[in-house]
Amino acid sequence: MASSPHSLVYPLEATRRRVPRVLSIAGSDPSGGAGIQADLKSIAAQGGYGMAAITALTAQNTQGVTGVHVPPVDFLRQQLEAIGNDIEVDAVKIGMLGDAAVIEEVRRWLGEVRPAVVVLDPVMIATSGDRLLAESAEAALRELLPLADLITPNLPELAMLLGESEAADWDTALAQGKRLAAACGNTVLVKGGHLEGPGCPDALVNTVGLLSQDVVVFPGERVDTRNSHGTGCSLSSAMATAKVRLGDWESALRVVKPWLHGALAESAVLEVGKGNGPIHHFHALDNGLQPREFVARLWDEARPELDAIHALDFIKDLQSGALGETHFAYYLAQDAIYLNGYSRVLARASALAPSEAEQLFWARGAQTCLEVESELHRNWLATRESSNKLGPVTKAYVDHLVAASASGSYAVLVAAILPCYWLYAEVGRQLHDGYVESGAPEGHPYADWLRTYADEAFAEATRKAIDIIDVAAGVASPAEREAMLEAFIRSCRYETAFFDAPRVHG
Ligand SMILES: Nc1ncnc2c1ncn2[C@@H]1O[C@H](COP(=O)(O)OP(=O)(O)OP(=O)(O)O)[C@@H](O)[C@H]1O
Ligand SMILES: Cc1ncc(CO)c(N)n1
Repeated sequence: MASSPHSLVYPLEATRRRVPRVLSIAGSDPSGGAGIQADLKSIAAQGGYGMAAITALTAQNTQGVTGVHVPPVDFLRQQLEAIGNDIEVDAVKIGMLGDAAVIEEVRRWLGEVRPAVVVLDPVMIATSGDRLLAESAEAALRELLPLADLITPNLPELAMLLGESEAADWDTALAQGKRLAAACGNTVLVKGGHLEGPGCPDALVNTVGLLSQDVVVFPGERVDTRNSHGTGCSLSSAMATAKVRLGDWESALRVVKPWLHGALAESAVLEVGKGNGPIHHFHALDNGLQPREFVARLWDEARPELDAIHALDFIKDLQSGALGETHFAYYLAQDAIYLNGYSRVLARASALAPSEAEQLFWARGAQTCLEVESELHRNWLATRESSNKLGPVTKAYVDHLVAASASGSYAVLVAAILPCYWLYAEVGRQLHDGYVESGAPEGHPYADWLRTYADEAFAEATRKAIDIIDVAAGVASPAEREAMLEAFIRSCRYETAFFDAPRVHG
């Protein structure tokens, strides 16, 4: 049998769009939680391109609606024509309509320009109890229902559209959903937001076979929050967007429901208003890290290493002056070798840096390392007996840093780099403080060396490096952050081993 391209099991022509162009025809909520403001955020959060034709202006906040202004309906027509004359609309979400004239205009528009996906949220009364649709327009709204593909009433709206009383339990709600779907010939999203109890289910209901079953239930946990302002608006516009991307309502709700759950669960961070606050549409962009939180975690890891360093004979003897000259010379020689490798690693960080300021910071660090290396040779090693052979700890430490610089992750590299600044600065500060507290004795054999630790420029560079790592962690993925932590801890251990190396290998 000859096969025509139309009989392909998998249609090759693109029926889905990567970035759906989604129009919201709805009212404005200046407080940003509901209406077109919520729609635009939801559409964007679902990967769409949002547009908005405004039916009505409300004056409202998280506590209630204080005013509604419906502009002349001609101007709604002008907005819709401006969009229609220029832009292809993949999906439309219809929200607050205000009055019968607006409904009539939208009905006319739907007859002319029928986007492939039409979601109707039959907004009548706001969460606060304020009317958003004139009572006289309820019949007109009922007549608009069959023009939608998906209707998303809450329980009071569902009851009102059917002329029944509000469902008090889920089974009654589903039965009502079936009656509405049968009457309108489309799919109804029955929402459990207004139910009592720990669960918050939703269901897709369609009795004419457009779903895998008449009723597809999506169970869900109820989030314990009063920040539910605009959940209905957000759900309907997210569904319109996800339908275009994913192809069917079930797939769309499978993605949208967990997203909405997260937006409710994370709503407290927004701190918007005194009443029923908005949901956090972009919660997935927020990694939950407060400024300084990541570096505080790093410091928790570094603290035991700092204690271990201060317990080393090398450090105690350097402080007291009892340190053997051979061990000091071994340390200086290894430090010079280390600084050369470290400089190259800093240069790599400079090359990977996301901004010119950070590029310059690491480049300056790389230069300073070479200057200090040269200074060590000129002033400290020239007069001492020491080997310039690469020691095992120095090699392992530099190898670790080079591996981090080859990881491809700037964040991981700078986390590996940090302990050499941070631990060294802390050890140096304590050694210098100890020296000053003991009266800065001129006769101390390491007085000149201990004085080098009082370098404010190095302390300042350390603070800057810590800031850079904190910001890098803020934009890193969870897996990358774990790798940062691991690279940091490893470098801390090498810092300790480095101070102990003169005793073990010197
Ligand atoms: N506390 C909650 N926890 C989890 N999901 C919720 C909660 N409240 C509402 N939802 C979900 O939010 C969506 C909207 O449900 P709801 O029945 O509250 O609609 P609505 O009354 O139209 O919303 P709005 O508050 O914007 O008027 C549904 O998917 C519902 O399951
Ligand atoms: C503009 C507008 N549309 C819809 C709702 C329903 O939440 C609201 N509160 N405000």
